[in-house]
Parts: sequence; C-alpha cells; structure tokens
Amino acid sequence: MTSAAILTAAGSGTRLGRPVPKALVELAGVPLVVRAAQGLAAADCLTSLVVTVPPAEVGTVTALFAGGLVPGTPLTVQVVAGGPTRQASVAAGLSALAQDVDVVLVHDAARCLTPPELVRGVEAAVRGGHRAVVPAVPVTDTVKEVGPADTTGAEPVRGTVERTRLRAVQTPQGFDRLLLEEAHAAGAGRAGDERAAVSDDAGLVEALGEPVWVVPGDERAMKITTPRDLALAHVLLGHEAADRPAGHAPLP
Ligand SMILES: Nc1ccn([C@@H]2O[C@H](COP(=O)(O)OP(=O)(O)OP(=O)(O)O)[C@@H](O)[C@H]2O)c(=O)n1
Ligand SMILES: C[C@](O)(CO)[C@H](O)COP(=O)(O)O
Repeated sequence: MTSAAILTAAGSGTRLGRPVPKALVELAGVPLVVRAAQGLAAADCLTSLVVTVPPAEVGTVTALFAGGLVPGTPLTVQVVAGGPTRQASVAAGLSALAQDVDVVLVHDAARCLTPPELVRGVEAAVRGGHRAVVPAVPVTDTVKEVGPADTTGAEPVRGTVERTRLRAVQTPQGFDRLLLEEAHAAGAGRAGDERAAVSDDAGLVEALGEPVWVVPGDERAMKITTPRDLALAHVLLGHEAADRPAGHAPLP
C-alpha cells in the first residue's frame, strides 16, 4: 500500500488580487503550486500526487510538471480539474487516486513553504493508526464571539473563547483513504456551494462523529492568502519581494 497527496490549487486567489490564479503566482521565480509540490516530494514518503487546478489551467500546470518534480524523486504527478469549492476540488482529487493508495494527505498549494518534516510527521501519524490527523499551532490572539452589528457597524461581544483550547489548523491533513472517502461521500451535498462547504477535510470527518487528532504544526506552513502573506513568505525565504506587481508600493 502507498501514500499519496492531493494538492489543492484550483482556487482563484481573489484575496491575493493577482490577474492569474493564486497557484500560478510566483514566489521568488517559482509558481506556488510547484513549490508546494516540491515540498511534498522532498518529504520522501509519498508515491503519487494529484494536483487540482482551475479547469482552464490543466494544460498549463501539466506543462509545468512535464520535466518531473525533483530530480531523483519518483513521485508521479497527475493534474486534474478542480471544482467550485475547495471541498469539491478535494473530491475531484480523491476520485483520481490510484487503487493502491491507502493513506491520503490533503495539502493547500497556498501553504507552499511547508517543511518536509511536517509532511512526514502527518503521514507517519496516520500510518501509526490515527485515521485523521491535522497539524495545528496555538492561537495567539484572544478570540471573541460576536453578535449582529448595530446601526453604526459595531458588533456586541457575546463571549470570550478559552484560548488554551484553541488551535489554528494547517495542512497537510492526513487520512486513512477509506475514512476520507466516506466523509466526502456523506458531505457531498455541501460541496457545490461555498456557504455550505466545509473549510477543511477534517470537518467532514468530525461530521461523521469520527475522531480527528492534532499534531504540532509549523509556522512555515502559513497560508498565503493576502499580499501581506506573500511578502512574509519572501521574508521567510530570505528574498526581497521582487514579484510585487508593477505599481504596488512596498509594504510598510
Ligand atoms: N475551488 C477551490 C478553492 C480553493 N482551492 C484551493 O484550496 C486552497 C486554500 O484556499 P484559499 O487559500 O482560500 O485559495 P483561494 O480560494 O484561491 O483564495 P480566495 O478565497 O482569496 O479566492 C488553495 O490552495 C486553493 O487553490 C481549490 O483547490 N479549489
Ligand atoms: C484547509 C485550511 O487551510 C485549514 O486551515 C483552510 O481551512 C482553508 O481555508 P480557505 O478559506 O479555503 O483558505
């Protein structure tokens, strides 16, 4: 039996605000989707990778991977069209997995600096018997629940959530394949609509009533969502933010 990853890269990147889908935006000259795939390959615990991309970009991304991922790594790469939500994209990736895959990692291309040791740790935790595993870091802000805004736009605080029990969840999330397939089948009715879809795969497993386990995450597994995140990713890489589009001022 083998381990595989589904790399979700079918989003548009609205919050990043670039003219190309986020996965094709370059970080120090390398598209995010390629960086993320190379990080998965470097973990050396996977045999195949299914990359979900916007339907119009299947050809472009297939060409990006035509030369192989990392010299010397035998990881096979298959590029498929994603869906209208992240949940739908993962479901599309699941149906493209090879038959001998029994452990599946689901990873965001937007978390392209995730270190290989985190990937290995999640895969090992699933192989070790935990059927659903998410990496996470402690929350550092105080988190409050609020009610509907008044006429001035101010929102009343309803309560303060006990912070010591909160974790910010990252990817890759690792699953026993049969459990992930069962969870996606049960939640399929939610996949077509962003307001109903789950924001992570573990949420579908939780909805089944099955346990989900947390392992320590890593700050480098940050998600690139906004222009500020992209600038931070340059800093983490030790590069100047040279990919800034023309006309954009440097961030303070
Ligand atoms: N229909 C979708 C939506 C998102 N994703 C992927 O899910 C990951 C996390 O999503 P997010 O960071 O929200 O990316 P976008 O949806 O592209 O961002 P935005 O919401 O700003 O448009 C990304 O790697 C994204 O490509 C996907 O595969 N299919
Ligand atoms: C899966 C995820 O990265 C875990 O934190 C996150 O939920 C993705 O959310 P997004 O709104 O699709 O970026």
